[in-house]
Amino acid sequence: MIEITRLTKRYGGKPAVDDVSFTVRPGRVTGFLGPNGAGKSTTLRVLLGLDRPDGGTALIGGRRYRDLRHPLRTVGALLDGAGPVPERRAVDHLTWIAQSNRIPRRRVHEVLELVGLTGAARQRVKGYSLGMRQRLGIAAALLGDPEVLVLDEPVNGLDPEGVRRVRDLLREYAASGRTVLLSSHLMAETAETADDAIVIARGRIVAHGPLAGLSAGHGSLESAFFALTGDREGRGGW
Ligand SMILES: Nc1ncnc2c1ncn2[C@@H]1O[C@H](COP(=O)(O)OP(=O)(O)OP(=O)(O)O)[C@@H](O)[C@H]1O
Repeated sequence: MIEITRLTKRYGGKPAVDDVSFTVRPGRVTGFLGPNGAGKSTTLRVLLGLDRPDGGTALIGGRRYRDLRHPLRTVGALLDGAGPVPERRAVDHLTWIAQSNRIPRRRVHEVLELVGLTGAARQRVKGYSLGMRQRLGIAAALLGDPEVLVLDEPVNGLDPEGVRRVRDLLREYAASGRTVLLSSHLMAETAETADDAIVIARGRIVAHGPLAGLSAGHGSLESAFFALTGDREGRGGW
């Protein structure tokens, strides 16, 4: 369970996230949707203890990230920009994370298999394609077999087979009673994966609920999102 309560984060006096509250329930995939610059990454960074809020709280299983006893075994995360050392082999990268978090070595091979990288495990990361790097990031997030998964744009750079694979994985993960939150600015793609959606625009939550219900009265999911975000021309990069 993720609980965000009255969260505010300002940069240079300007609110990036403004009095945001929502909960993310276990057993479901929840999409965190909004145009570029809406405040998704800022919210996730605060949730993962990478940024301090100016107000409010962001809790994982009732605790702030920094108060978690076994962070990697509680929450697995994929965030933009947090990549492995390019010279390192994928298997060594994961083994290093596993060892520093008391995760058994066999789990490294399990997660490589889960994301379809077993055959490329001994390659250096610098030779990986964007999609392979993305899958390696997801493998790292899965290492601790965490109760909560937080993924920023997880299908970015993946080909259709990769998208399907990640989608199946996330759905299975949620079906086993875990909490899955994934951010995206691609609504159609998220609609294929998510049960619930939280829509953010200009730092404020504009809708929250089962995805199916959000398009009611709008004709299509696409027009619902443009209406909700006030971005009918798609300027925000939808
Ligand atoms: N470190 C920072 N310093 C200054 N402004 C920032 C910083 N991080 C984010 N912002 C600003 O906060 C706002 C929200 O940005 P954020 O990255 O959270 O949006 P986002 O919804 O994740 O967008 P995207 O889909 O493009 O990743 C934007 O106006 C952005 O310019």
